[in-house]
Amino acid sequence: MSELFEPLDGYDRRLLGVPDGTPDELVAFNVAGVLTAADIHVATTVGRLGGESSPEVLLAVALTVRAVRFGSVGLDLATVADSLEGALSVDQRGTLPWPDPDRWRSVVAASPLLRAGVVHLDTELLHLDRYHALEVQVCDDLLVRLDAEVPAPDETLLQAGAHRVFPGEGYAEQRAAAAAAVRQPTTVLTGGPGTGKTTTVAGLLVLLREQAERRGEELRVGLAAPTAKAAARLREAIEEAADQLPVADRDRVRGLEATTLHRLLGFRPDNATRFRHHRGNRLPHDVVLVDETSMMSLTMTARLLEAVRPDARLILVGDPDQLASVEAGVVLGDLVAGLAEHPHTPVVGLRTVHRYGEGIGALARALRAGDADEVLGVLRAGAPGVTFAETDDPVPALREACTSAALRMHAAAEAGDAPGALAVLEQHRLLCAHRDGPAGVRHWNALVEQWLAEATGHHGRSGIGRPLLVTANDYALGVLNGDAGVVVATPDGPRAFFTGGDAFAPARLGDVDTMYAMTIHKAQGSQAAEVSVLLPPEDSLLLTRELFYTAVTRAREHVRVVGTEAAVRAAVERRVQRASGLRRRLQVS
Ligand SMILES: Nc1ncnc2c1ncn2[C@@H]1O[C@H](COP(=O)(O)OP(=O)(O)OP(=O)(O)O)[C@@H](O)[C@H]1O
Repeated sequence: MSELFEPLDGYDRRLLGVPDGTPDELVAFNVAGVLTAADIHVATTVGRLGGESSPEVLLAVALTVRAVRFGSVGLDLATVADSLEGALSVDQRGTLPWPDPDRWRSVVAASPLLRAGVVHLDTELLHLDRYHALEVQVCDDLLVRLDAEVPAPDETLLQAGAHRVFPGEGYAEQRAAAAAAVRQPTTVLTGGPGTGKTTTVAGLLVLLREQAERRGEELRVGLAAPTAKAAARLREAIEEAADQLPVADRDRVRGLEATTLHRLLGFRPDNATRFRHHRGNRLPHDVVLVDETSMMSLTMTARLLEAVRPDARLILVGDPDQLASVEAGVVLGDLVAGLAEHPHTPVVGLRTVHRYGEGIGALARALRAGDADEVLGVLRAGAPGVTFAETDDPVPALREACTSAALRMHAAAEAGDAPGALAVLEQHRLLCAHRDGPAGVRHWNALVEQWLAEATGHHGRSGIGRPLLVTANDYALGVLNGDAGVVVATPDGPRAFFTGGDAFAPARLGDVDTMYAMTIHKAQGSQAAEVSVLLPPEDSLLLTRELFYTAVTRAREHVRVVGTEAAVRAAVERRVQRASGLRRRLQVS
């Protein structure tokens, strides 16, 4: 998503829908591609209903509506001009009629819209009522949970269990984290990739189940993640982690199902943001554990917190340095920063990396620290697991890796070897920041298709060997947004095979893309052995530290970064800017 829109032509609906009589100030922001007609429409309607006609206030409301579209929960009147001017083209800079920040704040503070509760001005941000209410609710529910009493564990049993499940010095960090989570009602378990979060979760579930057994109770466990793909991965990862546990403990975690947050909370076809479980009809589980919570929006967090029983344990797991949710909020980051100093802080961090060779781990660390020189140093050092193709011409750097993976997939698919073709999907992945343009997924999918055609001599479009990415849930077929598959030759004709064994005639699949390349956003929550990251030019506004970090950490064994020094520096230095009041609200409460 780019910060601004460029009107397609004079008939673009983002321009034409601006209501008659709109103040010139707002029209100027519309023509510059900052405010869409829809943003302005909401602001002028709210103004008309609430008795407000000041252009400055209407501008603030329209920019707040816009901010939510870009993932912020509210609008910072003091900084919005600076941050948006940076997104404008050079000839547009300095031409927009920004109000003076101090005057703006006082005009907004005196607005009848505030008195009417349509908007709120606190924690330095202007909030629409809906997001203000969500933020206050999340803060209140969390703070109540932090002070809640849970049955004290049997400490002797806990100590013995923790040393059995997490033996020796090598597991000390995880042992302490799991023991803390058994003692407290709410835990936020954070750590980068390979820091042993899943191992900790599996061991923690063993400890909780053992405690429940001692009390003669059943333990109902609900496992969830924000996306179907992440939920499937959580289930698999816990099964794998179970294999490492002492034999007698394995059955305590085996066979657990994981689901999406939407399904856990009880999806309602009549309402996209309300669920069957809520404050008046709580979830039945004694333990609710949510993975990949960096992707959890403010709205889902509010719905989750109101649905979990006050006496149930809530465990939120994630990596706060990754990209945040597609929808508004930066909840995990806010929880970590906002609750770090709380006397009953639920935040437990894992820092030791257990999986990676030094290369990827060092790169991830340098990125987290935001040290561009260090990032470049690691990239150029040629450490095992890291390759840097320092170039502004990515084709030679990527052609070999992409073509060889595509050829292997094609050969397996032609031979009818579905598991072999699917395995190639897990071996190499090309990640792009953009969908469109020369550094975008569409362009690179087409390029790889062309290279494959040149290499095989098959210019026909049989589709055999085409990797697929499902882009929308199809509950009838049982394929979910983010599922990956390959078209394989079978005696009955081409069939699209997915991990898990499902196979369909390709024509039955509705929303699918080719997946030689995929966006970094789509790749969040999945990994491959080797990942090639194509950095866009340094002036791309999508290029941020969070995006780069998320891309690099998708690699299990080898990451290849393709781009210029300027692009690497821009990526490290540009942060995702999301205004949110939750962090501050938690700090001052
Ligand atoms: N204390 C430890 N000592 C040695 N190896 C460990 C330890 N903890 C975990 N591992 C191993 O390190 C690898 C990564 O662990 P795990 O999958 O639990 O990490 P993770 O944080 O969940 O990773 P990701 O988020 O990337 O899935 C696994 O192979 C696991 O068996």
